[in-house]
Amino acid sequence: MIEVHDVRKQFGKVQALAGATFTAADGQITALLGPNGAGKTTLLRTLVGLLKRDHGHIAIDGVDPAVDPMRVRRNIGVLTDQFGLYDRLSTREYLTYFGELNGMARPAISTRIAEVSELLALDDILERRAKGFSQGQRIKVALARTLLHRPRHLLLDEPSRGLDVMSTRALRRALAALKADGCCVIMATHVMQEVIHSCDDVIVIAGGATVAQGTPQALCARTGLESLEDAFVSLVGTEEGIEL
Ligand SMILES: Nc1ncnc2c1ncn2[C@@H]1O[C@H](COP(=O)(O)OP(=O)(O)OP(=O)(O)O)[C@@H](O)[C@H]1O
Repeated sequence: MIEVHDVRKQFGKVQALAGATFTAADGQITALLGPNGAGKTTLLRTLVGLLKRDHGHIAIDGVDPAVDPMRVRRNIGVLTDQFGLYDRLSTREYLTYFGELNGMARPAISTRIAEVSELLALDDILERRAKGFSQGQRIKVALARTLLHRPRHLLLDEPSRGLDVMSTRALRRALAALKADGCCVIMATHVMQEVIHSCDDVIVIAGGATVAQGTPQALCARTGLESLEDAFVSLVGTEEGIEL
């Protein structure tokens, strides 16, 4: 479980987070929805201890990432906008390297590579070097790395960007498997279809603060609107940040 209370973060004069408060439960996919510049990426980076918050409280299964970032990172997988692939390594070599960094034994790594490869349909690029990979292929390999050590928590920053229909389906399958496994997943996205299809709970963030949290149905009911897209626009007061 991820608990966040009144988290604030300032970069110079920019107040990137101005009171983010929410809880993300285990066994659920929680969407983080907000217009451009709302503070989603800053929030995800703060959750994993990559950024130091100025104020507020964060607990990942009871552990504060500012106090014990290494313990938090052992149990968390993070997909950011920096995929960090190595051009000279094949997908298998890359995943093996990260498995070893996470303390996994070679046989366990091989088994797990086969599993994530099937889940994300990586077969055709497993033995290829990353140089020349398309955007979608890069995201899939980065996502495979994120899932490899079976983290209990996952933070995904726009995982569906650049994915074709087959890869989007592979992502959905992966999310459903993680959910069934009891993982706590937070997914920042602009894509309403992904929220409607995959997410149980939605956090709406604007101006660095949480403006609402609830199921897509609860957010529609709260705003008296029929579609999640209309509810989102009503809650944040702008159409910016939506992809259908
Ligand atoms: N390192 C930084 N230095 C200065 N300002 C920053 C930094 N990182 C983020 N910001 C600012 O903080 C605010 C929140 O940015 P953030 O990237 O968290 O938003 P976001 O919701 O992820 O946006 P998007 O949907 O466009 O990716 C923005 O105004 C951004 O310009």
